[in-house]
Amino acid sequence: MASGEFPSVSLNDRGTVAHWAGSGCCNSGEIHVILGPMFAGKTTALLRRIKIESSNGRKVAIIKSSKDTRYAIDSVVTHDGAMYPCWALPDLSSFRQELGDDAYDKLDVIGIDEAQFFEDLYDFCREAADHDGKTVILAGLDGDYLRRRFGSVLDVIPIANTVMKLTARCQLCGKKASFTLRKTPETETELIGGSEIYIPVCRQHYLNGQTSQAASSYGYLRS
Ligand SMILES: Nc1ncnc2c1ncn2[C@@H]1O[C@H](COP(=O)(O)OP(=O)(O)O)[C@@H](O)[C@H]1O
Ligand SMILES: Cc1cn([C@H]2C[C@H](O)[C@@H](COP(=O)(O)O)O2)c(=O)[nH]c1=O
Repeated sequence: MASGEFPSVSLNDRGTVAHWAGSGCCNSGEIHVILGPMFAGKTTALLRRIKIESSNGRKVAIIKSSKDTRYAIDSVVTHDGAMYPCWALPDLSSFRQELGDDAYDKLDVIGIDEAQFFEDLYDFCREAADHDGKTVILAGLDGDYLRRRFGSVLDVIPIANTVMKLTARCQLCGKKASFTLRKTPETETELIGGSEIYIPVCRQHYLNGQTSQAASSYGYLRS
């Protein structure tokens, strides 16, 4: 199986193998989760999968959080400039209404980028896959800059068909990077930005970075 493809079989609720090839067999939906730190290629992977689904004749739509205004308002944009038109919404529950019932019913595949910003992620994914038979592919940060769970991305894992955690390159040594380090002193969880605020790092450089940040803020408080 080529990377970026999903397995073509899954177990049905009797434990036997049910084949699917994107044909909507048994109206069974699916959920696929793409995780990782910033700059790991999550949006790139999401776009690749959406384009494959679209070229297979399936009707697709992508949603991103309207909080993410970094590169474009109505497009999903990767850090290296690839773009795809999308619905920029404050929450997922407004998607069906914005799109209209008819268009929603005809949709086969829903992509969600910046999934960590949607509070209603779990309910939306479960309803779309279990009830409406949609294939949902979501990309998001599993952890924030302090490596705490981010939003409800991790809550979706028990209802997902597949989960993939990508890595970036550590900006400080070139090894695989699984974490995101914030370079600036802000402490709010949600802080929209790119390489001016964040770098991808390996475990060692994450720990070094946290230590040096703590030391500098201690120095700042004392001065
Ligand atoms: N430190 C970095 N700063 C800016 N761009 C980067 C950095 N590291 C990797 N990239 C670029 O970002 C691309 C991945 O972008 P994207 O798919 O938007 O990642 P993600 O959605 O995981 O943040 C990589 O293919 C690479 O070209
Ligand atoms: C680590 C971290 C990130 N964010 C923000 C910064 C960006 O706007 C997005 C992540 O975008 P990407 O497509 O994964 O590069 O999330 C945040 O708000 N808080 C954090 O701790």
